[in-house]
Amino acid sequence: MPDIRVKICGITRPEDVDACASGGATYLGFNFFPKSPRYVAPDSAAALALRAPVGLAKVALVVDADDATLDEIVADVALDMIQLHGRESPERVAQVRARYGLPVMKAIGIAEAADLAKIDSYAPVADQLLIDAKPPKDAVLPGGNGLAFDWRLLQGRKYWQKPWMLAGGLTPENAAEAVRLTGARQVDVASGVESAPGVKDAALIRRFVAAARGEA
Ligand SMILES: O=C(O)c1ccccc1N[C@@H]1O[C@H](COP(=O)(O)O)[C@@H](O)[C@H]1O
Repeated sequence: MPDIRVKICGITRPEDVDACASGGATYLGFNFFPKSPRYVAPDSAAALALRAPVGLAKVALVVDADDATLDEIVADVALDMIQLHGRESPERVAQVRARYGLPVMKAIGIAEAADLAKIDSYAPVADQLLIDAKPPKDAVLPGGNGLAFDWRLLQGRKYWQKPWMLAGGLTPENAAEAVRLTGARQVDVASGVESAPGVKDAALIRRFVAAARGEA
């Protein structure tokens, strides 16, 4: 099994940072979407980011954020990447990338084969692609719903112009199967490593990383 990179998204406490570091995660996600149970204010995220050891990349997740919101986040928090998880257009992805000089990962919701075309429209402008389940129509959150899509949709389409991560409903129980079926080299999880919404669990983080890497 190749080395699989793992992103743990929705870090809110110092002990979560430590659990990600000791558990072998590659990326930490800070969620700046106010409606999320995983929301952190920029000043709290700034302190959490400073706690992360070198080599653990810090990602800011935002949803249709305007420049003023992003300006504050980027000024406060030492970041390695911005994750756009809303309805941002390819033009907005390019703007954010140019304005902040940081790599941008664009989330794309997948429910059926027709949705895969969106990946091709964002690949030229994003640095990374996050292939997630499309949220239900009435969902409050555009991600973080613990919902998986049919991973077989990615079979035979493992390669895009840019590196990509698999997300959506991943857990310690299904991570190995998801990696096997899709060929993903990177995975992202939020709710699947929590004991309650917004509360990360160190043992679940450890189990998730090991399962994704085929070590469980
Ligand atoms: O986690 C959230 O609360 C969230 C809110 C708004 C947009 C995206 C969000 N999370 C992202 O969605 C994926 C999948 O989440 P889950 O594992 O299915 O719970 C997560 O990895 C985040 O990148």
